[in-house]
Amino acid sequence: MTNETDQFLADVDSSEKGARISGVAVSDEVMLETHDVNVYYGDHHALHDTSLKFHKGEITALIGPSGCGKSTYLRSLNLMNREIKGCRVEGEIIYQDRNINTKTENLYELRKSIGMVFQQPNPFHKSIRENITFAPKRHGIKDKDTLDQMVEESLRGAALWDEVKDKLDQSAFALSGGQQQRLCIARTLAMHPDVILFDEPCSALDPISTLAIEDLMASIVKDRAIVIVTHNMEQASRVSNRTAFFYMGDMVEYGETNQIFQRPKDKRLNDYLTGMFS
Ligand SMILES: Nc1ncnc2c1ncn2[C@@H]1O[C@H](COP(=O)(O)OP(=O)(O)OP(=O)(O)O)[C@@H](O)[C@H]1O
Repeated sequence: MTNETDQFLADVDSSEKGARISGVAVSDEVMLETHDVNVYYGDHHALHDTSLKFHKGEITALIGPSGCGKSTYLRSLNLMNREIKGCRVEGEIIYQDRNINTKTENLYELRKSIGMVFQQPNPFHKSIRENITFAPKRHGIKDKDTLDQMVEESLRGAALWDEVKDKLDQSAFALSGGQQQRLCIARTLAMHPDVILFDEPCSALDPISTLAIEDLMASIVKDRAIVIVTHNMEQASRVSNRTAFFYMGDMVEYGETNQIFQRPKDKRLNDYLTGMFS
């Protein structure tokens, strides 16, 4: 790492990171929950009887070794697995007091409320501005002032406004990887989601961009629930309030992040945290 990076990390350590309330639960209000969710890819039973609750104002980390079902579970939360041929999701996913795991659920509307940010930044091949306005326009918003306001609010919310305000009509692909990821978060924020699902959002990013995304998550979680899949144990313990550990398709242990990392109950979790397998 460069001296500049070290300095940045030190600055973040002494300022923004201190503002994060991680490691412990902060809320009883449930935004989304699942009851006995099972996921099958054809005959392969990839996820077993998973029940979890996601709380307003909290970040929940999903951890576990490769192939244990973290992303499969995450994708079930906004019915994204429907896009995968041969994939079947059973069980209840409760959002706003109703089970959304039904054939009649309006996926387009649902994903406004339960947004998703992927591993690789995936901006549209459009300008920075159009990345934000694309979905609102499809929802019928045409007024230029309203759209301009949405662009500014979303980019400010994603801590990107100051960096891009003078080049809103340039291609999103002119941005760095970290900026593209923040643009994708801004695009999601424009829909005012109640829940945001993050699937390894920093794995393609450098340490500075990673910390920027972590700080961003902390700043936008207040009015919503965030769920993050991460392989990075330090990241999980830095950012999350609660953690769920998955192993071979089972959700094995769930609790406040401090308990999970400092006093794991299940031997498999303890072995995982001590690096006996990865
Ligand atoms: N599209 C798919 N088609 C068939 N099987 C799949 C598909 N996606 C995942 N699986 C299988 O489901 C199981 C769980 O995979 P999943 O990607 O959810 O695990 P993960 O914990 O997120 O892994 P990783 O950390 O490597 O991303 C694995 O056995 C995997 O091979």
